[in-house]
Amino acid sequence: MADQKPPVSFIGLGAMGFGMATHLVKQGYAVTGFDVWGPTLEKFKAAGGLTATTPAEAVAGKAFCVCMVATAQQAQSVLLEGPNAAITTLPKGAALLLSSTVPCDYVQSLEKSLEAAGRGDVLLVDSPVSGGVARAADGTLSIMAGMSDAALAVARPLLAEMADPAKLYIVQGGIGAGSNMKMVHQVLAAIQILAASESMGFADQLGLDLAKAQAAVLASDAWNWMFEHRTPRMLTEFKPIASAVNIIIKDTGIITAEARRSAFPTLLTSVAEQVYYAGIGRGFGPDDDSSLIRLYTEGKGKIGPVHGLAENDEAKIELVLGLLRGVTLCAAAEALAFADAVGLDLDQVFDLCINAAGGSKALEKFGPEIIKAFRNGTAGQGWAAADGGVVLESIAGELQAAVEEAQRIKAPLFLGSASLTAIRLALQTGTAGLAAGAVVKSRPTFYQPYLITANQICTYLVIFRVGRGLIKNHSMEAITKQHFLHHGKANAADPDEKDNCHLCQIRSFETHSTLPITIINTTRDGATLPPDFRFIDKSIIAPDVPVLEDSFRAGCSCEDNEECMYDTCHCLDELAPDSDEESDEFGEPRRRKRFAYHSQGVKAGLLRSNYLETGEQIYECHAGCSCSPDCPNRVVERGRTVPLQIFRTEDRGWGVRCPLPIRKGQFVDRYLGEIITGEEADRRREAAEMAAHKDVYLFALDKFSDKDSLNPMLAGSPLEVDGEYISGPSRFINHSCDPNLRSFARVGDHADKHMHDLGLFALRDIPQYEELTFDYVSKSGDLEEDAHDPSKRQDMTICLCGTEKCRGFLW
Ligand SMILES: C[S@@+](CC[C@H](N)C(=O)[O-])C[C@H]1O[C@@H](n2cnc3c(N)ncnc32)[C@H](O)[C@@H]1O
Repeated sequence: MADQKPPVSFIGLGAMGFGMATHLVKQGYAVTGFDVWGPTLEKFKAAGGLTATTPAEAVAGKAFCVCMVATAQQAQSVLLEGPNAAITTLPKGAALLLSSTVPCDYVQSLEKSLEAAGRGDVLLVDSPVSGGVARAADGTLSIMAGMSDAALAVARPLLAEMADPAKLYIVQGGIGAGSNMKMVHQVLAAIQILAASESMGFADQLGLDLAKAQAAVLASDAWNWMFEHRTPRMLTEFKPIASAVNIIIKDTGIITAEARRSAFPTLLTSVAEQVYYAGIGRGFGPDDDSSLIRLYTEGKGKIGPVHGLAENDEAKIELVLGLLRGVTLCAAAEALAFADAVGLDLDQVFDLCINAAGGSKALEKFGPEIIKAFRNGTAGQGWAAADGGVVLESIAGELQAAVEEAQRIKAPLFLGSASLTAIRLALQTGTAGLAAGAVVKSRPTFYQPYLITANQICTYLVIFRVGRGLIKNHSMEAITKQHFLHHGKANAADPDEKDNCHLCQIRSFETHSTLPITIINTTRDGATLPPDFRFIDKSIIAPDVPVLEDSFRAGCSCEDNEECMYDTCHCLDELAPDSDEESDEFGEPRRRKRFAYHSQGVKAGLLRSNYLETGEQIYECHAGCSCSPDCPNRVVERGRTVPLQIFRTEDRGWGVRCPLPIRKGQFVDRYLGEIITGEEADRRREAAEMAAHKDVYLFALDKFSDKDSLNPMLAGSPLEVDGEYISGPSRFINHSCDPNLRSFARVGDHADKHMHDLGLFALRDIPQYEELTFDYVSKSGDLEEDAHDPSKRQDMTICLCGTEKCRGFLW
């Protein structure tokens, strides 16, 4: 048996590594182990393993190496550093399975280091594990592995040997994706390990019998895996030590560092991390993490008599359950939102977490609706609870009761208070009946309170400086001050002034609480937005533009969103089918049509690459269709997807950027304005001092214009959108010869083709705060010719986009 299995080297024989390595020995592998701790090597020898005194000695001649050290620094040291590093003797083409929990960017950098060291032949596998010591020892771990196809072909049998067959997750995305998956799982672990201590500490402070409180939680919908596995050790003086505080604090550090790198808010994990630090400060680092209950009980009895309101055990247990329900719901939302932000497949994340140590009833119950909201692009908007579904307000109410009782008895609820804040943020719009899963809505709006606070601080500073005569000009700051001081009061401000206030205009938009538009000028030029400019959130149709009769209008009659992917959907009439004929459930023939957006997976809602490349028009389902508003073929219809900031550039007037990262293919915003006839547009061009200047704001809706069309609306001169004086934030987007956005014609009702939308989509991933740009010049040939003619050149406007591809001139 042994000679049929390849020899394996195993570096790192800590609690988990020892279990995994001895399991392989039991399965008949010749395993050579290395660890810096001598007694462990002796133990491994006694368990049938072979031992080596250096990593280089361990891996020599073995086609497989599993590395299970504790940290990225240790991995770097044993694999790459010094004369005894594994890399010096690892055979050509060997599979290297890094199973330690490390940051995604470390394992990606390891791949590069191997390349740079001339060891690109090594088949690296990014394969962190989860499941605890017992499952490591019996080969039933959850393993999340990202790697190349070549590495998968070689490493799969060994991975399968160590994993439960249903829990070996091959994560799409290559090296780094496995670590990201583990990181997201650890969001749940980090929060729920502490929540076990917090809830039992609260129970203790309430005077409950801990075994009774534990049993009530285990039988309830507040159940979570960590609670079930941590609380028994709270009743046996934190013994045996199964997982030390020092371990979870390492993983928590990886999560919060990656969150900072991705500019993602991890409210609960960050709070948990601080509590863990408080724990290690008291010397609890090497202790079992269940021992953190001591942080919650140490104050008991030290602050004189306290009086809670809960009168009996039943009422007290309800408070404990309310606390855990709120925290586990927020943990599920935080983990899934982070998974979405790092581009993981949410279905796979769900499947993994629900079956691993991150599992909870809250994730099981609310995870699917949160995932659906991300897929539809509605996660930031909130949604109503289904009939009989759990309403977020009720979870908030129970959690608030727990937080208030804890305040009365002076007991700390770190996670409970943070969760209540997250839920209150999500409920801020005041929408009644918001579904429990809609707590995820608080993720995008985390920025909002900070923005408001920052604005207020600025305002107070301005008031102070104006009061002292330090600000004299009519700057953006002074306008902000005017707005904050006078426009909030009923009847206080001159109605015209209020009507013309840009801040009042943008604050009146429905999306203001979730996707705010902000205006900022940090240059010294004191400029404000043009006073004659007005913000709108829908285009305005000029009175002389003929409006189509209702009898021409049509939408699809698809019974469900699934049907909108087939040629039976009228909205897709003008697209070619891309599959052979198939039959629906009634035997009716139909063919699949690929509409403009990805409909599922990590790219759901993003525009497909072929559209980004060709600029082809987009046909969407719309308000006149029978499919539901969350049909995946309604993206532009749902409106702007990101907050935007209009900022003053140093050299090109105002520009636009986004405080959040934008993904390739993501819809950003429409170009809005007054929709006017072609004749009116020409009249405005003539009246302008410089036609080319006016042209910048005029966009012809000519994507479907055709002089031979039978539709007079398409045969005549096209309508145009004028955004100079009335528009949305996209009117301030500057030109670049190497842009990050592109404009697309988007049609809803086919009867409206002459009045199509102009939707701006991201051509590539755009980091937060990078200026947004699109190419103003659709055909640059004439421009290049003119630039060679000195007489024309002198009247041309120089382009300041500053990119390597700059053509030199705007027009
Ligand atoms: C649609 S507006 C964009 C917003 C504008 N920056 C503002 O402050 O209102 C177009 C005008 O911005 C300026 N602009 C935009 N992109 C530019 C570029 N790449 N180089 C120079 N000027 C640019 C030009 O003055 C142009 O007429």
